[in-house]
Amino acid sequence: MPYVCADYSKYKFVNVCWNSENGIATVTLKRPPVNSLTAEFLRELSSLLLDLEKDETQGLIFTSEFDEKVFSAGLDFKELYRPSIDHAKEFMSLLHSFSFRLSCTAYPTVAVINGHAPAGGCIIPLCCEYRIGLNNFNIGLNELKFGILLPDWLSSLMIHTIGSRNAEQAILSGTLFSSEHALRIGLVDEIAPTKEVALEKATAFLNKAKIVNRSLRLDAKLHLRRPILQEFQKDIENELAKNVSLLMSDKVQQSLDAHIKILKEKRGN
Ligand SMILES: CCCCC/C=C\C/C=C\CC/C=C/CC(=O)SCCNC(=O)CCNC(=O)[C@H](O)C(C)(C)COP(=O)(O)OP(=O)(O)OC[C@H]1O[C@@H](n2cnc3c(N)ncnc32)[C@H](O)[C@@H]1OP(=O)(O)O
Repeated sequence: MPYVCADYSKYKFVNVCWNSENGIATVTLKRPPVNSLTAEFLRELSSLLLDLEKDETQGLIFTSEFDEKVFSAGLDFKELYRPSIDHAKEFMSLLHSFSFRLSCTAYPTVAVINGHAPAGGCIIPLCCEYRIGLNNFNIGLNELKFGILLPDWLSSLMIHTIGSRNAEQAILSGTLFSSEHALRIGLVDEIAPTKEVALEKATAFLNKAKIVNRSLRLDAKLHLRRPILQEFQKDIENELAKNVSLLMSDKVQQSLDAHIKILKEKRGN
């Protein structure tokens, strides 16, 4: 059985619960108020994946502390509004490297999506091998509605998950899907009535993975995911520069400004 070496209590934005009997780590995202992705959060998540790898984790479950509300609200609007060029570069690089790392972990991965997962909030679930949703949430890549062209690796993850035809329709229409609709198109693999049931289902998926030889399984995973991994590795410098200039563009910055105002008005502040 794996021996836990890392000090998981050092992490600020996640709670890691290690099951020493089965080697499964349940990682609860807890960056208030809505688990939006900042550079600091991404740095922490990347470092966590390395710790889990070193500890020979047998399986990883992601879920959110903000149960029945939000899994992740995507990229952090506030941090990405008028960032310095250095920060924009660092952010895009961290988003890319974390997503790549999560897409090719040696251990199997599941997302228990217990709340909304719009736009960048859908990235963690898409990088995972299996997705279990709860009812009454929205999930999808609606970036085109913000004037954001998806990086190729992200489109590729969506194609891998729901097939080219569904991905084309979903991305071009910028749809956020209800849980039931997400199940129909394969964006989630199962729906569970409660988080507890979802966690049981996630454990059952991870236990099935154990039957297979670990290194053989990793070879097969990397082979099956090759088209995605190639997109991640293709012309990285150019891809990151493209995303940075998109983020810094007037159009995207104006869109961020508008969304921040909408959220403020919603809260009446
Ligand atoms: C963003 C520019 C990217 C440029 C890209 C360039 C290249 C491409 C690279 C990557 C591709 C991937 C791109 C992804 C883009 C994104 O992810 S943009 C973010 C999209 N997310 C959303 O539109 C979600 C917006 N939020 C909501 O709909 C709701 O908040 C919610 C999540 C459904 C929760 O609703 P609820 O009623 O519970 O809470 P509130 O709305 O009252 O919010 C509470 C609190 O949280 C703050 N907040 C919400 N979302 C964000 C966010 N994304 N970033 C930062 N902060 C957020 C909100 O302002 C409230 O704050 P408070 O008033 O201070 O309490």
